[in-house]
Amino acid sequence: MDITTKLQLADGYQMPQQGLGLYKVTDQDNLTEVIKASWEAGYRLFDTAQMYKNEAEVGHSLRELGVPREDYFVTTKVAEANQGYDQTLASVEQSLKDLQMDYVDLLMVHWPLHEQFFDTWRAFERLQAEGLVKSLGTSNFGMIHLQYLATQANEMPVVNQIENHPHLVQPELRNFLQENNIVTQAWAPLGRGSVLAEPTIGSIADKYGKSPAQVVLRWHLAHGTSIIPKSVHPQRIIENADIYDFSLTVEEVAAIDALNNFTRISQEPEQVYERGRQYPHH
Ligand SMILES: NC(=O)C1=CN([C@@H]2O[C@H](COP(=O)(O)OP(=O)(O)OC[C@H]3O[C@@H](n4cnc5c(N)ncnc54)[C@H](OP(=O)(O)O)[C@@H]3O)[C@@H](O)[C@H]2O)C=CC1
Ligand SMILES: O=C(O)C(=O)[C@@H](O)[C@H](O)C(=O)CO
Repeated sequence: MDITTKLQLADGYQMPQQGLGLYKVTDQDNLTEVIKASWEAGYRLFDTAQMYKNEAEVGHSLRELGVPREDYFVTTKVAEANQGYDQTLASVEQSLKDLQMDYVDLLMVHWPLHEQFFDTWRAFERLQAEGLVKSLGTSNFGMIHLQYLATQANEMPVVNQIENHPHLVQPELRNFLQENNIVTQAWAPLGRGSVLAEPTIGSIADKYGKSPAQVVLRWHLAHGTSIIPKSVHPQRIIENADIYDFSLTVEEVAAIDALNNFTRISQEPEQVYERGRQYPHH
């Protein structure tokens, strides 16, 4: 296993297990340099979203690499405000224009917005049939949202990107995803830095001569999770990729699991779902 390791998706495509998160990364952070550093460190998956407002810069930076399109994997996500059938089609057309790409590898519904995700999903299935999107995914969907989606979807998501770190371990949801052939992808895999001072993580890091961030990323890999840590610092980008020369014991994995305190960095998906009731129907 190394940074080129790919996970098999239920639709037949493969996805690099590790990628680079791009939330809040813009040209002001030297995006082109960030992407170049990550490419050199072996990253092949790049995670953006309509909401990040950096798709044009991300597309430009990827083209600057001068490598064939099929050598990298791009994820984008349909924003809350763009959900609904026509809005999704129009917004993805705009994303592709901004990215200057013929297709995205993975398209996600960013948040589970009540009722509207059905229409959004119908648009996803059409975009896939038209070849504009290879794989379909969800983000921030809980079990209940996926079960509800299944009542109307022809195809289920192959990836669900969820908040997941040692303070929000979500074992039930992860198990449910695994049982349903949906890859768990962790957003904020480092808890946005909030978990790095945990003494348990620090002592494991000392044992292996690794950093706390490396130990946390390795913990995700032990669970088979896909990871997209974000950094704008080349040194950290390299550090976060240098996690394939050690592994944690079962006891160490369990000790990190035990740090779960149900702390969320962002919104509770169920609240977003409920908020969807207030949107006018499209
Ligand atoms: N689907 C969704 O709803 C969401 C998706 N995401 C996606 O997930 C990605 C990752 O999540 P994100 O919220 O960015 O949080 P992460 O858990 O990836 O943490 C990023 C933070 O940790 C710092 N950091 C990175 N590497 C190290 C290191 N080795 N040592 C110490 N600090 C480090 C970064 O600082 P610095 O950059 O200064 O190095 C930054 O402040 C996002 O970029 C985005 O692509 C995120 C949120 C929600
Ligand atoms: O980064 C994302 O994809 C998000 O959805 C974020 O906006 C997330 O909701 C967040 O962390 C806000 O602080």
